[in-house]
Amino acid sequence: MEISIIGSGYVGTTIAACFAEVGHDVVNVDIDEDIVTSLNDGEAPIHEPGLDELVEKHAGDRLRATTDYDAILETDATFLALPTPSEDDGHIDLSIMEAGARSVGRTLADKEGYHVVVTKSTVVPTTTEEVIAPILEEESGLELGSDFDVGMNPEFLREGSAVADFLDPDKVVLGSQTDRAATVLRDVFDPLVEQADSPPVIETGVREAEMIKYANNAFLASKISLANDLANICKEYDIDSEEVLDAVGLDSRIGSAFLGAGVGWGGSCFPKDVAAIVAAARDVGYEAKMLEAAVEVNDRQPVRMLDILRDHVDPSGARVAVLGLAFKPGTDDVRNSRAIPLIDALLDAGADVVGYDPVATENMRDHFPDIDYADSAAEALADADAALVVTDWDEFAALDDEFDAMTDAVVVDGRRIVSRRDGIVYESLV
Ligand SMILES: NC(=O)C1=CN([C@@H]2O[C@H](COP(=O)(O)OP(=O)(O)OC[C@H]3O[C@@H](n4cnc5c(N)ncnc54)[C@H](O)[C@@H]3O)[C@@H](O)[C@H]2O)C=CC1
Ligand SMILES: O=C(O)[C@H]1O[C@H](OP(=O)(O)OP(=O)(O)OC[C@H]2O[C@@H](n3ccc(=O)[nH]c3=O)[C@H](O)[C@@H]2O)[C@H](O)[C@@H](O)[C@@H]1O
Repeated sequence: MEISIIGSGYVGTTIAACFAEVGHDVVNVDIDEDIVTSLNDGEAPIHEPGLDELVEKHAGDRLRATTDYDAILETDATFLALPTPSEDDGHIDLSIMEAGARSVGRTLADKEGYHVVVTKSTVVPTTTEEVIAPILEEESGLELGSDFDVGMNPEFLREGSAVADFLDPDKVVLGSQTDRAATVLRDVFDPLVEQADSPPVIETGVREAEMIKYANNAFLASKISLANDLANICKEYDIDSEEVLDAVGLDSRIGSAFLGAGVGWGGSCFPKDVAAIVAAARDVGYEAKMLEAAVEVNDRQPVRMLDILRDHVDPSGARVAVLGLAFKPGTDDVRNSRAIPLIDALLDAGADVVGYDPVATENMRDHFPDIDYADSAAEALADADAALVVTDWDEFAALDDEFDAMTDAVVVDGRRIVSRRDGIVYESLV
């Protein structure tokens, strides 16, 4: 099939390369010339394991990129993989999606034959039918339901394992309003489903597909917050939370994934998506209490971490090493990293902060240009009065003698990865 994808970021590039891998002809449309050039040169514009190889293999053949929206005219279906950030009050900001839909609509005015426009981005329920579809109709002059249809195909990949997640999904969700659109979506995904050992395919409505994505992310974020709430109780009783959560996770109704207690969830999606569905629910008259509590628990974890630090060290004037700046290991992404509220609070308290991360230092420099950055964990720890472990990078689990170079070896571990031993004042957050 001929597929066009609007937006070549984490999702757009990954799905383009993977669709090419399963046999489709794919064109990526992006407004960023550098991204387009990079893709056409066979280089992935983002770092994801396995992506470089796929882009190199298919670029110039089944995969190409352009800034010209006219490319979608030669395709059967267009996927919108554009950002859906948060407004200050948590509501979804649809301005980029609306601009993309306008450009697609204007282009489709010249389309001969049927076309399906599929929302890949995470959008609150009814967005595709009530925002995207009317823009497409207005700009193209075409009729929804006869000349073209809309669909919704939520994405569940994770940063750091995007290619593997997309090619071997737990499920595929195809939302459509008409049989004709459902058939096109099925044709797009059939080759992938076949090679992925037939994961469940959920054929559903458009707004149901939109809601499944939020329910998925809200559930995972809440599961972590619940683990954190329980782990905080364990801490007060001096009970080992890891033992408790490991045992709880063995119940097949619960499962051990995303029960990792610690300093909480960050990243480009959980925080914005939970905020967006809470705000959307409020707009339709529902107060999503559980999800609000999940956010509250998450916001409190960094505060608890500093309270524990204060039990041992007065942060004012103290040199504090922050180990881990990325929102999770395996990425240089610092968006909504838990290190951000921690560093903010440390600076407010008058601490002298030194940050270290194996790969995310340069990105964090944009947020905090004035703190010190070390080239290694050992350098960050040297002469520090305390260390906060924020990201669960494997290399932090291997630290040992490096703690001896600290002025006071006070270690507050937000991810439970450092080994306790004599000579370290070790405190786990949970
Ligand atoms: N990053 C992730 O791991 C996941 C993201 N999602 C969702 O997918 C959507 C896209 O997210 P990302 O890929 O992370 O975004 P991103 O920010 O990495 O990439 C977006 C791309 O769109 C391009 N763009 C912006 N305006 C454009 C326009 N008018 N026309 C053409 N291109 C334009 C940008 O230049 C950029 O390359 C969001 O709704 C996100 O919530 C869903 C699952 C996983
Ligand atoms: O919608 C999205 O964009 C994506 O959001 C998450 O993926 P991602 O943000 O890449 O990262 P995760 O691996 O889910 O981690 C998110 C945060 O939760 C934290 N986490 C994760 C697991 C855990 O047990 N404990 C925990 O604190 C991580 O440290 C990290 O800060 C979801 O896992 C994906 O399914 C989804 O597609």
